[in-house]
Amino acid sequence: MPEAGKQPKGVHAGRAFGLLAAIFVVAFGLAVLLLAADQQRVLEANDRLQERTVPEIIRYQRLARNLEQLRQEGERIFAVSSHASRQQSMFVVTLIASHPSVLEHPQAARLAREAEQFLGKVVSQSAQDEKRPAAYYEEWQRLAERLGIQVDDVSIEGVNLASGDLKLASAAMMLARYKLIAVLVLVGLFLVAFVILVRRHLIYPLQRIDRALSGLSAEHPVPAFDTSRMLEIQSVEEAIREHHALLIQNEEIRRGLEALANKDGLTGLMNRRYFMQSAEVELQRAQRYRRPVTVAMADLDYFKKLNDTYGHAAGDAVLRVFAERVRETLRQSDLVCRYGGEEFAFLFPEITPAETAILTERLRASAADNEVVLPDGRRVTATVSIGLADASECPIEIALRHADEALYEAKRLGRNRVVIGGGATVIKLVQENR
Ligand SMILES: Nc1nc2c(ncn2[C@@H]2O[C@H](COP(=O)(O)OP(=O)(O)OP(=O)(O)O)[C@@H](O)[C@H]2O)c(=O)[nH]1
Repeated sequence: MPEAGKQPKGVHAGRAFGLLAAIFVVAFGLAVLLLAADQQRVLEANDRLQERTVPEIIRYQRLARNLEQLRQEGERIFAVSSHASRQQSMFVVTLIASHPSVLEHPQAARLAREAEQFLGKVVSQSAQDEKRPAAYYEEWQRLAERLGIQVDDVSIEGVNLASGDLKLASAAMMLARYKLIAVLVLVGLFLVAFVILVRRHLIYPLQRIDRALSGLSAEHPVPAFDTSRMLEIQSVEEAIREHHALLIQNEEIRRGLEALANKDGLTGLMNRRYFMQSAEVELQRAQRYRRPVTVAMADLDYFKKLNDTYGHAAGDAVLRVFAERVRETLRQSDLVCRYGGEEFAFLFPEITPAETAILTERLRASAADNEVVLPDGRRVTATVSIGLADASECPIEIALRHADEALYEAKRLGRNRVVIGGGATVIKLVQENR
């Protein structure tokens, strides 16, 4: 969660992508409406072509055909020589000139009437003299030529009518095509932009979060995020940071508790349980590689008396000071614990009992030669007896028992000394101090 009082900067992913989707829907809807309008224009042009233009074209074609037939019948009047044949053609000419398709076109109707009157005059002349029409042929040719031009005009008018509508429809279709391409390009661009935004502001941050979560531990540094602009993602990132801080806190607490659980509260040395675990591991390693290893048991001398004389707090102080001397004397690799009461256990890897005796002798001497200043200022000397045993060939419990036997022997011999034990039998006095 963002810090209290601190206004988070960013936008809600839901709102941002909702707005984008709304813009897309509106833009796409408008484009669809525009395309629908174009399609409507094409449909209208098509309807017009079917319902009005095509019948109109047929009418023009019929008119052109009638005019052409009128011209041919006129030609026939001059071509035939009998009056009866001319009358038959004249009958056809009259029919055509009064045909509705001719009458409804004023220009054609005028020309047809003119041709009818002219041909009527020619045919009536032929009733008196069948050779007479030849005199009118030249005039007829001019009229026939005008008829031919009229036929062409009427045909062209019909074609123009159709091509106008077709042009209109094809222009609308072309426009619709351009608009469709523009819409597709727009949709494509929008989708690309949408995918880029989703990847940048949702997918990548989520992948970073996923990586951070899978590697989240107190051992790793706090996960680094390029702060996302999306508030929801920011909240998750913040929660991960807090979780990481909590992990570190917990780890510190756990280590603290573990240390406490493994340590003796008074002296700060290992406790017996932890010593036994560690010594077991160390012993196995040494025995596997056939390396020397020695254990020792140490016990402060006349400790009951010290307690009885100076008090329990004085006894505690002596235990703490002895533990401090142990720490100063031993090597890093050596193990030591407060075994119980005023008794301490040791494990010395990589050295034989004889070598260990030199090391522990230093400890014994340090205890014997240095007084302990008690909390009330009085001074006491607390000596220590130490028993050693080889641990390179037996379990830790047996080795400690041998060391304890050597310790017992050191006590028996007068205390304040180091004794190397050799199982149940061999006992070697290292140094006689009294
Ligand atoms: N002050 C103090 N005394 C303790 C502690 N633990 C054990 N003791 C005392 O240590 C004394 C051990 O006495 P004993 O086992 O008789 O041994 P000792 O008096 O040292 O005699 P030797 O070992 O034979 O030299 C007892 O009086 C215990 O009460 C402790 O944590 N603090």
